[in-house]
Amino acid sequence: MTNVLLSVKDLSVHFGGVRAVHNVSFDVRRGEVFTLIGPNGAGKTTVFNLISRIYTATSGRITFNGQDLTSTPPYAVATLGIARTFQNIELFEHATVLQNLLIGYHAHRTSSFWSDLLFAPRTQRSELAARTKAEEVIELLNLQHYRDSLVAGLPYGTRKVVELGRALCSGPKLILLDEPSSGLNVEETEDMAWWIRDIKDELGITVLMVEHDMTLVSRVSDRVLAMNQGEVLALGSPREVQSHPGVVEAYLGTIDDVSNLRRVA
Ligand SMILES: Nc1ncnc2c1ncn2[C@@H]1O[C@H](COP(=O)(O)OP(=O)(O)OP(=O)(O)O)[C@@H](O)[C@H]1O
Repeated sequence: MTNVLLSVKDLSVHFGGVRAVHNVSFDVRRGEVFTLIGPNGAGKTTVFNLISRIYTATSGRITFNGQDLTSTPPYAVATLGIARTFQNIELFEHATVLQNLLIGYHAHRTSSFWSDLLFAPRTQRSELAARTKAEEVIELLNLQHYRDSLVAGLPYGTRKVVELGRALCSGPKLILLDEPSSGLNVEETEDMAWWIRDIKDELGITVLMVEHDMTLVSRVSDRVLAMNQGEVLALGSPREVQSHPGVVEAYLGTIDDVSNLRRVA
C-alpha cells in the first residue's frame, strides 16, 4: 500500500478567461493534516470542488487510494471514503444533532427498499451500526449535551462541530475541511484544533484542510501548500511556508511573516 492517499497532478480548471486552478500538483500522505492556504480567490475551494467532483477539471488527474477520480461521479466520490464540510454549514436545521449524525452515516450507503420496508435483519444491523457510530462521534466531539437538540437552536460554533461530526459518521478515509475556524471565536478555534488532532491521531483519518487562521494552521498541519492566483507558490512545513518570500508578498507584501493573519469572515 502506497503512502500517498490523494494525488493531484497538473490539475487545471478554467472558467472562461479565469484560470481558477492552473497546473496544480500535490500529494496528500496517509495520516497527515495537509493544509491549503492563500489569499482570497487563490483557488483553494475550487481544488476542493474538483476533488469532490462538483467541478470537472479542464485538464490533469486526481487519484484517491489508487483510483482515478477524474471521471468519477460526485455521489461515488463519497462512497469511496471522502467526506467534506463546507464554508457555510450544511445541516438539516430542523432535525436533532443525533438525527443529523445518523443521516451522515446513511447518506453514502446503499440500501434495499424491501429490506428497509420489512426492517429485515440487514436493515436492523445497519441501524445498530449507525447508532453505534453516531454515539462514538458524540463522545469524541463532546456533543452529549446536544444529542437531542434541534440544530436550528444551536450556537454557530456548536453547529460547526456537528457538521464535522456528520462528516465523521460516514467513516471517511479522507476528510476535507473548508475553513473549519471561520465564524469561530478564539476559544472555539482552540477546540477545533483539538478535534482535528483527535481525528488524525485517534481515528487515523487523513485531513485536507483550507484555512486562513495561521495559528490553527501552524498548530495542526504537518504540511502546508500555499496557492496564489490558481497556482502553487510553496510547499513545506507551516514554518517554511509562512516565511517563504513569495507567500509573504502574496498576502501583504510588507510584513515579516503571515502568522498574525486572521481573516475577518
Ligand atoms: N464556478 C465558477 N465560475 C466562475 N469563476 C469561478 C467559479 N468558481 C470559482 N471561480 C473563480 O475562481 C477563482 C478562485 O476561487 P476560489 O473560491 O477557489 O478561491 P479561494 O482561494 O477558495 O478563495 P476564498 O479564500 O475567498 O474562499 C476566483 O477568481 C473565483 O471567482
